Amino acid sequence: MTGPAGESLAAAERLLSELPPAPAVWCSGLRKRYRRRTAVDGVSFTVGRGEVVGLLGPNGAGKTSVIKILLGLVRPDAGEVLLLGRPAGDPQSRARAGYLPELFRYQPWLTAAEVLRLHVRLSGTAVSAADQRECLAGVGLADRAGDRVGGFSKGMQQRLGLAVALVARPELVVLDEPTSALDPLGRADVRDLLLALKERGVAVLLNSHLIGEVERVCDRVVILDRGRVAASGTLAELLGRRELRLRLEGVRARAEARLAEAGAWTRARDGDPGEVFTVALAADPDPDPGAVPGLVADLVALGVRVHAVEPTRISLEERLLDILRTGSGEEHR
Ligand SMILES: Nc1ncnc2c1ncn2[C@@H]1O[C@H](COP(=O)(O)OP(=O)(O)OP(=O)(O)O)[C@@H](O)[C@H]1O
Repeated sequence: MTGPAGESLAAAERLLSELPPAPAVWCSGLRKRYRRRTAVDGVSFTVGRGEVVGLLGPNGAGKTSVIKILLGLVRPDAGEVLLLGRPAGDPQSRARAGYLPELFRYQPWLTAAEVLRLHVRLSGTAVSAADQRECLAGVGLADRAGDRVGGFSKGMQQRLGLAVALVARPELVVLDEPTSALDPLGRADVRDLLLALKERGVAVLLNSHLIGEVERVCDRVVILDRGRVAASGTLAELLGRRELRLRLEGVRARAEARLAEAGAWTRARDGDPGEVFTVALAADPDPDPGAVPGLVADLVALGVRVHAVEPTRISLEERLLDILRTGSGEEHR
């Protein structure tokens, strides 16, 4: 198109290309009932580009249902989904999203390499044979590429599932319980894989019951309970208060004042040697890395003998149980 109409179209396209990309996942007001059972009840959240978000919650909370709605595999009764800026189920967004289902089963008569080739064909993306081999190697199946899947252990099939999810170099990866069949070494491999994806700017939505895993790799967490978002936020927001435990000897008034500057403190006399001081540091998503060394240096300058310094924080598991038992996650919804 030429002339003024062509120019304004080009200008509009330029403007669009300068806009930040749509979030990897955006969903709002999702609802789903199975007969009389409500599985998903007004769920909204986003996964930003390059962000790793953990979906947590007890059995039956609705995590898999939400994931299936996002991927266009289940039709919601209400609500909207945009996957990489397009409606759920749109072939263009699905081709750019990798998915490892909770229940995976691959054609037992095919070899691992054939399963991968099949999924590459289905995704409509061009992935070279060398890249496919590399992908299998990345999940620890390099020497099983030519073996039939029927002879694979559950863990090996799950590794293959990961390769299927990752082979077409997706911009978003949705992993539903990716380590349920893996041994501790396999879990560590997946953790490394997730960190590598994060480094490449790939967005990840991870459903896992392994809270330690989620705590290590996720930027943000969405906690579902009975179909609703019970809490969501960054780990710093959800875990809140950090504590510093110090074993100190010779604390006098000026040192006490310095401790109070750092946060509200308590003292427990146990004489082994000195006393244990617990300082509640303020919740800060971007804490000053010099705060603790600064406090220790000042205490030493005030004549205090510092025997031990131990930063502690409530674990995600403790917080999750707290939210699920008391519903006290409201402030971060
Ligand atoms: N196809 C279905 N037909 C009927 N009910 C279903 C179906 N899929 C899910 N449900 C119900 O919806 C609710 C949520 O299930 P969902 O699988 O989404 O939970 P989940 O959080 O993924 O659980 P888990 O941690 O045990 O995998 C459950 O009560 C479940 O029984």
